[in-house]
Amino acid sequence: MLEVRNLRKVYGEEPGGYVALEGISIDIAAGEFLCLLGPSGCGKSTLLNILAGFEEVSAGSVMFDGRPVKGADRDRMMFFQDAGSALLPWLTVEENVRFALRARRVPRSQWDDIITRYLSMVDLNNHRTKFPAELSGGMRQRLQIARALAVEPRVLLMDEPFAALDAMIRRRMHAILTDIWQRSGQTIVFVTHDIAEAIALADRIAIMSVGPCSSFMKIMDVKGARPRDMGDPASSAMFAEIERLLTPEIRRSEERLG
Ligand SMILES: Nc1ncnc2c1ncn2[C@@H]1O[C@H](COP(=O)(O)OP(=O)(O)OP(=O)(O)O)[C@@H](O)[C@H]1O
Repeated sequence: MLEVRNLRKVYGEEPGGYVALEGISIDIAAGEFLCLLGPSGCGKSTLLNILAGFEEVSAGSVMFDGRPVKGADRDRMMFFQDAGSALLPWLTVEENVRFALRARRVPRSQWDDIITRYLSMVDLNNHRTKFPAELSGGMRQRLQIARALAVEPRVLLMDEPFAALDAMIRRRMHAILTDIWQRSGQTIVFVTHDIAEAIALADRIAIMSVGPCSSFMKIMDVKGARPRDMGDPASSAMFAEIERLLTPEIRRSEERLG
């Protein structure tokens, strides 16, 4: 569905600009859950923004359904990191979802069903008439997820969406996201620097090296039924392998920062 070929991204003018990404190639299948994993500054957000169509490539190509990506479109939706910021504070829970459905031109006759279905999935059906300010941080995050998925974009792009949450709420969000993803068949590209989070969620993990000229060091299949337990041997072996790959990269990135 998404084909990335030999992508290069330079910030600033060449020569002399900063080469953020170099030689990135990957095919992302419809319905796949792909995690982009790497240390801070390796270019994960840059790659995600390119997939969204927010950033242009300097060389190489990104194709969506066989056509070059030229700017953002409604089939690929970015889910922003900052919980709550994208919710409209003057609208209730259900009105926030309705607003998104209207903006995406989902037929009005489907709104009630969709709103009930997605709010139920995130346990917010009993809070439909509350305003965002009356919800906890975790509830707001769940509302954001329900709203993003309710419009059923074919590809959902998520940039460290749960980084600010505490461990227990984050696990709950993982379960909710996995459940909705399995039911909807949507494609998800999810950025994280947390190895355990990538193993818990992904079908495949693309591990990125530190920049400049960041690229994929390895693309790994994650096996095992969900929910995955970090305590089981396959997951812990994978964790150790990824850590072995990333430790020298993190050191390099720290050296670069001085
Ligand atoms: N607009 C820009 N102009 C110049 N350099 C940029 C720009 N945006 C990002 N960069 C640089 O490109 C590199 C990759 O940045 P990016 O934000 O994609 O990394 P990241 O892996 O998402 O980092 P983090 O995990 O810290 O968010 C960094 O070195 C960053 O400083």
